[in-house]
Amino acid sequence: MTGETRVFFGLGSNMGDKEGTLQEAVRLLDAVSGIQVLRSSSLYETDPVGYVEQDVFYNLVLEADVILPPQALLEETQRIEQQLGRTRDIRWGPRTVDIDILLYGEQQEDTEALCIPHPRMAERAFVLVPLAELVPHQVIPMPARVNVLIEELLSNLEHTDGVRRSKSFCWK
Ligand SMILES: Nc1ncnc2c1ncn2[C@@H]1O[C@H](COP(=O)(O)OP(=O)(O)OP(=O)(O)O)[C@@H](O)[C@H]1O
Ligand SMILES: Nc1nc2c(c(=O)[nH]1)N=C(CO)CN2
Repeated sequence: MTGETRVFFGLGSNMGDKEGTLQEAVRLLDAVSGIQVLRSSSLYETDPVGYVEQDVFYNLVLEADVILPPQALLEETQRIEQQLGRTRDIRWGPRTVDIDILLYGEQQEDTEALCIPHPRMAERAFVLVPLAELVPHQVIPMPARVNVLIEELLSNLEHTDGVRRSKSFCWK
């Protein structure tokens, strides 16, 4: 692809066949014209954050090259969430699959429909641990703050023990 932007996605699942659904989600993302998945982090088993009365999650982070603009990319990720049976019932509640756009190159977006970098990623160990596995030395453009390294954000977290590496993640 030419004119591509390096994008990082955060994926999570805590209903049904979690690993199988994540594999399908990655395959569907890679099948979109304009998205080329390059690498995946390991698969992590993670304790639920926010709404805690729910099953443990599987989380991972993907690195991809993308030629779609951010809004069109969000439409694709939401279409895949729908296709895999995602419903929106409880905020931060159980889901077959969640696909967040964490980083889109160095670009920042700040609308309700799309906020990049993802507004809650800096406080989420289930995002930072797998992201740091891929690109610990990458800088994140943070609104109203100096740019910061992913490994620094991770070292600022009080706890990461709710995020446990399960195994390598094979999706091809
Ligand atoms: N970077 C982003 N990636 C994905 N969705 C985003 C992003 N920024 C804003 N949104 C918006 O957030 C809305 C809610 O998304 P969703 O239902 O997946 O939230 P959630 O997964 O429950 O919570 P959280 O946003 O804290 O992860 C989406 O409809 C989307 O328009
Ligand atoms: N462990 C974990 N907890 C969560 C997750 C998630 O992916 N993993 N997603 C949420 C909403 O996006 C809320 N809480």
